[in-house]
Amino acid sequence: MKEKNPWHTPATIIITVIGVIAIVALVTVAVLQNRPVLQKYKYGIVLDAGSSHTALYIYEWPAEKDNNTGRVEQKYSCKVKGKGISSYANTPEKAGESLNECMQESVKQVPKERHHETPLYLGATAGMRLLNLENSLASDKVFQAVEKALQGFPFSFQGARILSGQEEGAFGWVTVNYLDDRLKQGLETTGALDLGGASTQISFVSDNYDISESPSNSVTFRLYGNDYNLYTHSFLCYGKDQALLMALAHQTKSGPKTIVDPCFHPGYLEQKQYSVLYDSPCVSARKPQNPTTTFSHTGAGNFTQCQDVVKKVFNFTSCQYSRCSFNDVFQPPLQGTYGAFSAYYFVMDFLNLTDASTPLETVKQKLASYCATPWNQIVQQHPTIKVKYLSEYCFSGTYIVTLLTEGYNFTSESYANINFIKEIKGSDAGWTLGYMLNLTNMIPAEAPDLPPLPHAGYVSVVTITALLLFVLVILSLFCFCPGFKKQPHIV
Ligand SMILES: Nc1ncnc2c1ncn2[C@@H]1O[C@H](COP(=O)(O)OP(=O)(O)O)[C@@H](O)[C@H]1O
Ligand SMILES: [Ca+2]
Repeated sequence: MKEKNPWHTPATIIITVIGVIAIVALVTVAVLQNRPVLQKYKYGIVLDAGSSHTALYIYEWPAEKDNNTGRVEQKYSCKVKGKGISSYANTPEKAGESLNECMQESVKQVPKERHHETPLYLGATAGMRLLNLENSLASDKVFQAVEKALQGFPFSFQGARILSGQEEGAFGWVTVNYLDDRLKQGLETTGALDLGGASTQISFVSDNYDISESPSNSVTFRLYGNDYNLYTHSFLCYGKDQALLMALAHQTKSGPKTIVDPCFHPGYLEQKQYSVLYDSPCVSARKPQNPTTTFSHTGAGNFTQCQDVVKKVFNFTSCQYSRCSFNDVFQPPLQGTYGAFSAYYFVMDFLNLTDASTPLETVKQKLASYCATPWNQIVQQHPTIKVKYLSEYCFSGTYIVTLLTEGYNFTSESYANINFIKEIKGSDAGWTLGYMLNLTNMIPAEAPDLPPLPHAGYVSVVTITALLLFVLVILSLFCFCPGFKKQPHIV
């Protein structure tokens, strides 16, 4: 007689089918119930009114997570046509008008139902700081015009203001460390180096920073349950455009008709106006007695001599602290890695010098050979690049190397810790994201309460438990129900 397989009884088949259905139902419920509801996003807009130009950034984050774990990302950026708002000192309404195009585009980029709750900020940096020093009435008028223009859009306008140098430095530091996920995870932070046209910022955490030595350089944060004591300093006038004016002013003290500038390429020749050169609080004190109205600016293309010219814009002699960078400004010992962005990146990227593995000596050699290249050759090789930028890369590269080494005291060794970056994970490095995160309280002081298990872990545990229960039921049926036991073999 053929032996009957006990597993093929109707009872076992029914139990198996019910068991499988139960498991599928259980896992489906676990997956669906615990899946985040369809993502809805919130938005924030920040205008970076820099000295050379204004840029608009739209940030986006999942609606339910804005207070803790959600990642804020850059969704869109727009470069405002024309110069920075500080250049409209004589025609303030035009400063407002200049923003219209990018603002109209933002209206399309942000879903309509979110418009009214989307915060809109404008922060101005060193260009407006200088205008405010020079002519505060003119800077107030520019702000009035800009505010009027921004109030005309359907967003929740939160005001336009000048950021302090500390804010600019500290929010740049927050941005790079937030995007790198260093803050939430409590990892060692990275320093931030920002080079603009009219000012430059250095910000880093140094374990050897005694706040009492220079309290004005200290910014303290408590973020995700960790305390940070940040050193930050902003050097007004030491952005690359103002530094160039200061370097030119040094070379034209006696009011000559022609200067031979080692920071410009051999064969470069341009007529420049003294009035433009001295039209800045950064250089006015050096105005020569009887300057001719124009001078011929010619190039000699010599990196070493250019470094000597650049060094003259720094004061390395006075320091009332235990240690200084320059101009009698305290700076604690450098520590860790650094992200260098904005003009640091634009210049070093053009010069092909962003690779972190390039030694400082090689950087200097490459700069020396670039500066020595005749101007006509440079123009031929780069037909698409704006001539103004093109003529200044030799100066800017030399200025960057000198600022980093002579100014901030980076050595051949520590230079390798600098990463020249434009963006991190799709969001631009700069102060704007940190500024918005701060103003919207999006980085909590304390670590958020995370769910005990992530979604995938939750689904796995439910699935495994369901399977184990099913096996247990089958085994107990097999052990304790006589009908399930194998029948004795009948001979
Ligand atoms: N493609 C580029 N090549 C060289 N320099 C650039 C490029 N794009 C922007 N820059 C420079 O980057 C700097 C940006 O400074 P900006 O943010 O406007 O000023 P600040 O931060 O001092 O208010 C300016 O000097 C500008 O000329
Ligand atoms: Ca800037």
